[in-house]
Amino acid sequence: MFWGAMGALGAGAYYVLVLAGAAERKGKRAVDLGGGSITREQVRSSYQKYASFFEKPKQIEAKDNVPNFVDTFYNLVTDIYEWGWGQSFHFSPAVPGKSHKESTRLHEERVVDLLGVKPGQKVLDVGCGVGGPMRAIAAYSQAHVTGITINDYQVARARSHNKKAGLDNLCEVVCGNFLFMPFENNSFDGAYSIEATCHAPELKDVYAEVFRVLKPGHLYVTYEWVTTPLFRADNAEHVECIHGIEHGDALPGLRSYKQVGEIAKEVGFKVLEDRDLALPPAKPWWIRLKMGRLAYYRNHLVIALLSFLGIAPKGVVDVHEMLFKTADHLTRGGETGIFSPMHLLVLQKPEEGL
Ligand SMILES: C=C(CC[C@@H](C)[C@H]1CC[C@H]2C3=CC[C@H]4[C@H](C)[C@@H](O)CC[C@]4(C)[C@H]3CC[C@]12C)C(C)C
Ligand SMILES: C[S@@+](CC[C@H](N)C(=O)[O-])C[C@H]1O[C@@H](n2cnc3c(N)ncnc32)[C@H](O)[C@@H]1O
Repeated sequence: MFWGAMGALGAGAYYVLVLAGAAERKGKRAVDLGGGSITREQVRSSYQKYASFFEKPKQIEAKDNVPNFVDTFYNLVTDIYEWGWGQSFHFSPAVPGKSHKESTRLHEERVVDLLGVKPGQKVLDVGCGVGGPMRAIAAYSQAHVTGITINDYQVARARSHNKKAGLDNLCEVVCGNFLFMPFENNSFDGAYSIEATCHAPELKDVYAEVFRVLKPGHLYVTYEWVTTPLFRADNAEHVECIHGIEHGDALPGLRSYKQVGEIAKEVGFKVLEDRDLALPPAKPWWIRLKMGRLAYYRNHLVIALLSFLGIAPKGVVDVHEMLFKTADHLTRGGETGIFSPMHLLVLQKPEEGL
C-alpha cells in the first residue's frame, strides 16, 4: 500500500516536473528551464536589472541601451516561451476547426504567399527567435532563409532545431543586431519580420537596414505590434494596459498603426498593403492566451517547486510572474481592440532609377 502510494506520487511528480506544460511533444521540459546564456547565479539579478529599466525611463530613452536590454530579456524568457508556447514566438488569428499549431503555420505561410518567393531564392528573417517561422517558411517555399537574432542562446536553439527538422540545408542563423546587419547591399530576394521590429528603439533604423539589403523591386513583409485607432491616450486604462504590454515584452515604446506605414515611406519603400490582420472576419488572436490561464497557474506551481528544489535557477519564478501579468495585459489589449500584434505591411523597394 505504502509503496503503491509512493509509486503513484513519483509518477505524478515526474509528469508535473518533466512532461507537463510542453507546448509540443518534443518541446522543452520543465526541468530544463534556465536563463539562456546567463549563468544560473545571475538569473535573479539580471531580471532585477531588466525590471529596473522600466523604473528609469531615461534608460529606455537612451536608444543604444535597448538591444542589450532586449538580449537580456530573451535570455530570461526563451526557455519559458518554448516550454509553454512552442518554437514560434508570435500570435496568429484563431482559425475555426484548426489547432493552434496549424493556425500558427498558416499565419507563417501567408508571408510566403505575400512575398511570392520561389524555390532557391534568398529570404531574410529579421528577428528570427528560435526559428519556428523560418522552418515553416523554408519548408513551404523551398527558398533559402537566413535568420538574424540579437540573442546567442536563440542562435544555438534555432540551429539545433533546424538540424533536427532536417532543414539546415535551407535555414541559416546569424547572431547580430538588425540595426546594423552583416549583409551586403541588394543581396536578398525577399525579407520578412514577425513581431520582432517592435523591439527597435527607432523603427526607421531597422526598416532602413532591410531596405539596404533587399534587391530593388523586391518585397518586405512585416507583422507589426501597434496601438490601433481605438486607443485613447487620455484614457488611463488604455495607457496602463499598453504600459503593461511594453514592460512584459521588452518594448522601448509601442507605435501607432498610422506611424508604421509612414515610417516605411520615409525610408523609401512603396507601401503595397497597410492593414490590421486582427480585424474581423479574423477570429481573435488572444483566445489561445486566455484559454491557457489554468495551465499558467499549474506552470507557476511547477516552477516554484523546481526553484525550491534548486533545479530551476532562482529568479525564474519572478520572470514567470512577469509573463503571467503580461498575458493579462495582452488579452485586455486584444479584447478592447486597442492593440494589435499583426498589423501587416507589404513593402516594395523601388526598382533603381524609379
Ligand atoms: C512577440 C513577442 C512575444 C509574443 C508571445 C510569443 C509571448 C507574449 C507573452 C508570452 C507568454 C505569456 C504567458 C506565459 C505563461 C505565464 C507561461 O506559463 C507559459 C508561457 C506564456 C504563455 C508566454 C508564452 C509566449 C508569449 C505568449 C514580444 C516579446 C514582442
Ligand atoms: C518575439 S521574438 C519573434 C521571433 C520570431 N520572429 C518568431 O515569430 O518566432 C522577437 C525576436 O526579435 C529579435 N530581436 C529583437 N531586437 C533585435 C535586434 N536589435 N537585432 C536582432 N534581433 C533582435 C529577438 O532576439 C527575437 O528573436
